[in-house]
Amino acid sequence: MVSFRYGRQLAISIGSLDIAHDLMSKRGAIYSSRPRFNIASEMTSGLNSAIMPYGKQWQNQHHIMNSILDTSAVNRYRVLEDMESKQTLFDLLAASDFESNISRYAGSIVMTLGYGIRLEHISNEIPGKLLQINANPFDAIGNVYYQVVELFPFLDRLPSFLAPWKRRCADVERQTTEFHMKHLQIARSTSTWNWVQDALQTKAGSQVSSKELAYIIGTLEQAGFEAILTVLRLLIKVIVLHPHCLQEAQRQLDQVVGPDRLPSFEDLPQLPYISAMINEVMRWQPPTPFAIPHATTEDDEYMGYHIPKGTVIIPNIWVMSFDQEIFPDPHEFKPERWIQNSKLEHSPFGFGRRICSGQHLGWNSISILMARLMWAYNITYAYKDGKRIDIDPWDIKLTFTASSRPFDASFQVRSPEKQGIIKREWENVCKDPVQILEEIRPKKSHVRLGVRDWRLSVFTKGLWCLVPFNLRKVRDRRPLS
Ligand code: HEM
Repeated sequence: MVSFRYGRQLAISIGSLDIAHDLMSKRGAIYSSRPRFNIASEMTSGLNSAIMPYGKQWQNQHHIMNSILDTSAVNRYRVLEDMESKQTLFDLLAASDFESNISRYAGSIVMTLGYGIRLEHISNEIPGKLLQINANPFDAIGNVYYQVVELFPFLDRLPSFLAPWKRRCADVERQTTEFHMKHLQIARSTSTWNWVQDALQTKAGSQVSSKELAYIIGTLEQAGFEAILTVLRLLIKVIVLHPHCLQEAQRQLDQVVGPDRLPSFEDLPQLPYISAMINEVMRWQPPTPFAIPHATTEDDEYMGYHIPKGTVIIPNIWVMSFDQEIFPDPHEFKPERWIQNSKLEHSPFGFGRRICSGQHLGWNSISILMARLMWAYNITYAYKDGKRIDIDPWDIKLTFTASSRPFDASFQVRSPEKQGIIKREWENVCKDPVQILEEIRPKKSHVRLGVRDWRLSVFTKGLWCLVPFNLRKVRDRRPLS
């Protein structure tokens, strides 16, 4: 733990996984707020749940997000990931540019689920727009110029003509709101299932304003798209840099799946090397090296130290990931470490009540595409005019997140038979988003009846009377989230 001050603000950087869990998970009631992010918050109308302080509004938003991103919901999304990964394999047969294909994949998954808007072509402008609206608050959090306003909040009270950042914030806020509202209207106007429609069926979702709902789903689009894309890009980079990892993954894929069919979700538990690669890549170059800082809402005492209310807590995932004791040769990319020691732990998705809402969707979308890509393709350095195009492993853009800058790679299908399977699978899969979303729509027995059905409410209250009094007290003390 290292404490420091910037201006009058006390911050503690935590470089130990155990301490991070002790504070942010076990003492989640105190450590789950966010620091003040004036600029980023103004850019998002104060409605982006990822940077919102802990409180009723966050709990309400979190409730809506959880119901569409819990494991049972995410398992229903496999049908979409199946189709989108088949398109990506197919499109790569003809493409030299993998970046726009993985962007389309990540964007299409979140846009189809969120609004029923499928991105059929790599030329679709939505991935670019998502990157652009993400960059504004991310850059603001990481930008020194804006940090001055964060350090001296009185500056934010200056009139606009003396405070040029206010115009910028207003501009970004208008563009972001327009972007999210446009898609919200599209999602609302259809009878097909999507996240917006799902949220509107819940009590929490039906009570928020249109603008707030647009930001709840919009935040998922922004965060989900960029995180999935960043990890996929990073995996492709390490495959090129470490060809023996691809060979090992292919050895396992050939053994478990064989040459005659694509890997499926059911195969994934038998493919531990692929999980190990994903874990290792998120350890070696964490996509969010400092997670999103937390903040305390009460005074606390830990290991003899006084931690006052309002302290900024920075989970230093980067330091945790390079702990020599836990990860020997930490700078080496070694997926094997996760296989040799099945108890190895890290926390790329953050901590406690603020842990990433989209972790299951992210993991599934990444795993199935990577399993299929490595089954189908050899991925190597690209060449130009007979010369190898080198990749700098540490060429990353570090703002609030850390993402690899674009690089080249070459994809070669592993055999004519595999090429045939890729074409056949793509021809035969259902591509109609309406049909896919209808398949995803929760079946009657899954629908959360508790919402407005008074008969169910009377029934559950009746059952509640049967629970012994001392157990009821335990439930009443449980945190709200
Ligand atoms: C795939 C890799 C992903 C990684 C590595 C990742 C990482 C993280 C991290 C480190 C945090 C901060 C947690 C904390 O404050 O302790 C976070 C928050 C968040 N993530 Fe992710 N994420 C990923 C995917 C996704 C996806 C797919 C979605 C949405 C579909 C998503 C939505 C969010 C949201 C809404 C938050 C804010 C949670 C809150 O403040 O309550 N993430 N993520």
